[in-house]
Amino acid sequence: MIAVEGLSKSFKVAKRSTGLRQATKALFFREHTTVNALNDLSFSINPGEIVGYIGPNGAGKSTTIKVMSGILVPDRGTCTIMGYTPWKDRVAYVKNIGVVFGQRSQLWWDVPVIDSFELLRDIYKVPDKEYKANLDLLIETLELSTFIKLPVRQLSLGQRMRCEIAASLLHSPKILFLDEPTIGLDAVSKIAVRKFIKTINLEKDVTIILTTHDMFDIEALADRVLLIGKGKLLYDGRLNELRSRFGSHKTITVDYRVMEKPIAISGAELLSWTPERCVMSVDTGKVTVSEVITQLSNQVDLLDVAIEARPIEEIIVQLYKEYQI
Ligand SMILES: Nc1ncnc2c1ncn2[C@@H]1O[C@H](COP(=O)(O)OP(=O)(O)OP(=O)(O)O)[C@@H](O)[C@H]1O
Repeated sequence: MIAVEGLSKSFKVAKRSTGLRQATKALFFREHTTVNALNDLSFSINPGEIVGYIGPNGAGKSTTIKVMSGILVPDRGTCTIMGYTPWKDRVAYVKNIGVVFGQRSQLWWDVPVIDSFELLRDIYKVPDKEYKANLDLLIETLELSTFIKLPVRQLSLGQRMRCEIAASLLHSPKILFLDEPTIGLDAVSKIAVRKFIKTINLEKDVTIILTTHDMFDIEALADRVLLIGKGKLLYDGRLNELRSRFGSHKTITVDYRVMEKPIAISGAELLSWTPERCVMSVDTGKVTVSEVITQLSNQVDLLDVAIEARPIEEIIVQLYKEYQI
């Protein structure tokens, strides 16, 4: 459904100088540097997948989404989505995709949300019956009814984001690009948005490319993860594979009767220590949890032990470290 091959995109950025002398010089002679936002990027995505597109700040995620949605033209490479080249066949192509940029709005700020929806219906030429059915479903599932007649500027971030997602789906797209759809949302709204994304994927078979820094989004939604750094694809695989590759670490929290000196457990890294509690990270590939508990019970009077798998956030940090990005 989506085939990206050798995509490269660079930006020419003017160097900014400080000081009056340099600023005066810059009036006549401006120096530029080149930022390689995408560097020979290739991947493919099958129909019906939810793919988590992750990477640190500045990795090139938004640039990829902009190229895939036809907003940016790459310097080199090809991108074929449902048979279209996004930046060449824009008019026909955009009918098949929905795009949500969490940091930017596609709605008209001063008009009621429902008016924005109707404008979008006209732009995409959505047949009346289809528009009505989609609108009813979106109002119900995203719970828009109490604020759909308000202008966008009066909405809270969570309300606006739900409207943005609805706006991107009014024309029944087959592919949805979501760039940080849960940014700034409270816990309840995040869960509601995640649930909705999962539902449209399952029930409407919408293929979803999700860019986010929230690893709970990835964990809740994406089976497959594409990791990019410095414009290059660094990892393409199942989330579970990542877990088994880096997830051999467990965090063990131990409560014990007051103990004045820090305990030392071979094979475990002490993350924090107080006279009553310590937290340690254990690589279970090197030392088993039961060995650690035996060592602990020889040194302290144990009150409670909690063992947790390494959170996905830490696994991703480890991955970023491994790839030096
Ligand atoms: N219009 C532009 N002009 C100049 N440089 C740009 C432009 N857009 C992006 N860049 C640069 O390209 C690189 C990739 O940016 P991009 O926005 O794609 O990263 P990102 O992975 O989405 O980052 P973030 O997680 O911070 O949103 C960055 O170094 C950025 O400064």
